[in-house]
Amino acid sequence: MTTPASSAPAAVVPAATAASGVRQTLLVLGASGDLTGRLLLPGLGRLLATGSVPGLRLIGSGMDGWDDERWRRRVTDSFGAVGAVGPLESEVIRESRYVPADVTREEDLRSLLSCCSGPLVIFFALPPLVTARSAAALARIGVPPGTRLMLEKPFGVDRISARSLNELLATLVPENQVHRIDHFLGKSTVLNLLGLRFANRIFEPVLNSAHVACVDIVFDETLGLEGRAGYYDGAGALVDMVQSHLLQVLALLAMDPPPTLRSEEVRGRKAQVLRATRLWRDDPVAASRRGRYTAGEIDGRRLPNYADEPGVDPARGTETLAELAVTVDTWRWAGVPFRLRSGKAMDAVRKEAIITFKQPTRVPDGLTGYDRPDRLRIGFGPDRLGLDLNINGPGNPFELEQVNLTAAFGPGDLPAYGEVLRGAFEGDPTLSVRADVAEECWRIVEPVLAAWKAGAVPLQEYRAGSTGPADSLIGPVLDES
Ligand SMILES: NC(=O)C1=CN([C@@H]2O[C@H](COP(=O)(O)OP(=O)(O)OC[C@H]3O[C@@H](n4cnc5c(N)ncnc54)[C@H](OP(=O)(O)O)[C@@H]3O)[C@@H](O)[C@H]2O)C=CC1
Ligand SMILES: O=C1O[C@H](COP(=O)(O)O)[C@@H](O)[C@H](O)[C@H]1O
Repeated sequence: MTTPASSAPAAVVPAATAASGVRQTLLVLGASGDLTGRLLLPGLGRLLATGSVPGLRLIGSGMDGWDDERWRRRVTDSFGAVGAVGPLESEVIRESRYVPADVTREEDLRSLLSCCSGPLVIFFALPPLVTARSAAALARIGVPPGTRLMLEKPFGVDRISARSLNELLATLVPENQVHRIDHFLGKSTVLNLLGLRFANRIFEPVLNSAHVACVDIVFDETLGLEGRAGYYDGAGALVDMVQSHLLQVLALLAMDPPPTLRSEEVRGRKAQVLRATRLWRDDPVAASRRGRYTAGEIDGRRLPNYADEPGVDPARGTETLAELAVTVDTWRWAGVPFRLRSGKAMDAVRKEAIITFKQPTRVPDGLTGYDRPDRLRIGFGPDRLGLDLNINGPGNPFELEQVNLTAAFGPGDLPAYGEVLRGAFEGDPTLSVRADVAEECWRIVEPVLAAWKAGAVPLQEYRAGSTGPADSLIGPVLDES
């Protein structure tokens, strides 16, 4: 074990890889939760199926009184759902264990760590306050040398707690062993942004304030709360999605070209963008909207009022839809609004970044029908690229018509959680969030959280299965499409 918090961090031990053949342990804290079952285990299953993690011991832990059998069933179902049914995966399942524990208690953590062997990866699939308390308890007892920590978003619950957590983690392991997870960074479409932007001559010269009218990043889901009140009701849409995932997408869309894709270059460029990001007109009231769904129906599924969902405390006023307008105050982007939105229980899945270009300087007299701007669309599900252009339509050659050119992005080998797990198993931080960036993202949203807490922005209601509140920052623009 490393010595506890006050002493120097552990020496870096190389990550176990296929090449080293060392058998490592993945310890999942929060093993009975939604994230583990729905995203983490399927991602792990697919990663194992590639054969690049030859020996893995999997230990799940949570407060529920589960036993090994129940946990193995969960792992089997999750692996099976993604076709991860080979001998390697079966062996991992057969040998996996479930250890009930309150992961904020030192004694429980000690006995958990005693079940682990080889290089250790600890995945905190926990609500943020529980993660912080668990990390503090670990800092008191120490972890084996070389341990890598994977921490879910939201990282902390505000800027101060994010900084404290960073400081605490620095006493536990070196920074290159801390993987702050944002699974949007593992989505291949998001990564494809880099290829689209920097491996083509035609886009990059026009991605700036001279040519771009606005950038919208939208992640609307048809999912509702899905039984996650324990975490979600304390977070809400702004913290759950915008403060983390959507700001990461913004950083990739707005960053300057890195000379290489080495982690320090990419992470450095992203950090520059986020340091320059401020609320639109520095006005948290005008720059934000919030809403909460009421009862409704989506694809034949009836959703209750969010406020009536089990575990929800209506007095908290948790939003299920958040919108934010920011500006990236750099030479390239100053004055261009970036509008971010994420909503639950919406009428349709809408997951895309849309770059809307300014009008041409002058459309010649005699060409008619120009009424919509050009747009570049990057879809995050379905994963596709779209370009809306004005061309001469059929019939009258002087009449313009908008056409949509589309191309599918090639699917990645792995789902997002497979990608981020691979990063941690191989000790590559490219897809994880740097310590300062985790704090910077809180700096951007904190004035909005304060304005909402003070009641300065009304909590609007929208029916589940609708397009969201009428008073949207970005709705009308999207509706034109
Ligand atoms: N679900 C998702 O789609 C995604 C979630 N995330 C992130 O993952 C994290 C967890 O979210 P999610 O899985 O949805 O939340 P859940 O509420 O479904 O799961 C949280 C888990 O933590 C466990 N837990 C809470 N306190 C303790 C404790 N003291 N000791 C041991 N276990 C404890 C809970 O056990 P019990 O139920 O027994 O209390 C539960 O298994 C959040 O930070 C979220 O942002 C990130 C991406 C996607
Ligand atoms: O982090 C989260 O992401 C999911 C959406 O991600 P996806 O990969 O499942 O599309 C969101 O539903 C959840 O609320 C949030 O915690």
